[in-house]
Amino acid sequence: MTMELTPESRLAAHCELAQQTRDLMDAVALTEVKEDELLAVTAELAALTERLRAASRATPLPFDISPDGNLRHLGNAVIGGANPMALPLVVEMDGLTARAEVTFRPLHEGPPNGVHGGISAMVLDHLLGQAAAAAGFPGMTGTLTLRYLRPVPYGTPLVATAEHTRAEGRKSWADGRIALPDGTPLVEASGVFVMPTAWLGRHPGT
Ligand SMILES: CCCCCCCCCCCC(=O)SCCNC(=O)CCNC(=O)[C@H](O)C(C)(C)COP(=O)(O)OP(=O)(O)OC[C@H]1O[C@@H](n2cnc3c(N)ncnc32)[C@H](O)[C@@H]1OP(=O)(O)O
Repeated sequence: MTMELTPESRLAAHCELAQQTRDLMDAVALTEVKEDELLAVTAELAALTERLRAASRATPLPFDISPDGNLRHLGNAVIGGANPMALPLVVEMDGLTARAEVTFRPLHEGPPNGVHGGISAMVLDHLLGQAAAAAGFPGMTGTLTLRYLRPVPYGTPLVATAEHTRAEGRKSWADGRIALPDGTPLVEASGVFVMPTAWLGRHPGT
């Protein structure tokens, strides 16, 4: 049997590699195998790393348009399927609102048995930014304010939401939160997004 080789099938293979790498990272964070096994696995991984470095890019995969016509960013640290650091978050847009279901993993531990506050901030930064962009005000995060209300658990399905609230010139504002499925908020965020001067003229209304 001949495998069909297309740019999309290669990207799919890259995403599978990233997912396998996530599984590996989870296993590394939790392993209890003996030292000789740790050393053996480390040596195998070093060899695999060299195989991947045989042909390398300077930067992760950029924005592109997927076959279904949507903008995607496979190299992104939060949503990028080809980036092993990404959860990856799958964001649903509904008008000016962004929503994503998220289950953090032990790998994301900050305080004992809880998610690191910086990981929560990263997710909310992205979600607020995506809500602002959906409203027609894409920008760089200028200020992000977090209120950590309750510890964020891992291994539990949670819901992250954000909405664009207003805009003024190059600045736009968005609010968001990570909550339990029953709506109990765990972390709340407010952000100011500023469209850099260099982006002016590239977006409608600028
Ligand atoms: C798949 C699809 C996904 C698509 C959606 C993707 C979503 C991605 C979301 C993740 C986004 C990120 O992580 S971005 C990465 C983290 N952020 C950064 O690296 C930003 C680094 N900082 C910068 O590049 C710059 O400082 C900027 C762009 C923020 C501002 O520079 P500037 O453009 O020269 O700003 P400047 O002229 O001085 O000011 C313009 C106006 O903004 C205000 N302003 C300036 N800086 C700030 C600030 N930090 N916080 C608040 N407000 C500020 C000023 O008071 C002024 O208001 P007034 O006088 O007009 O009233």
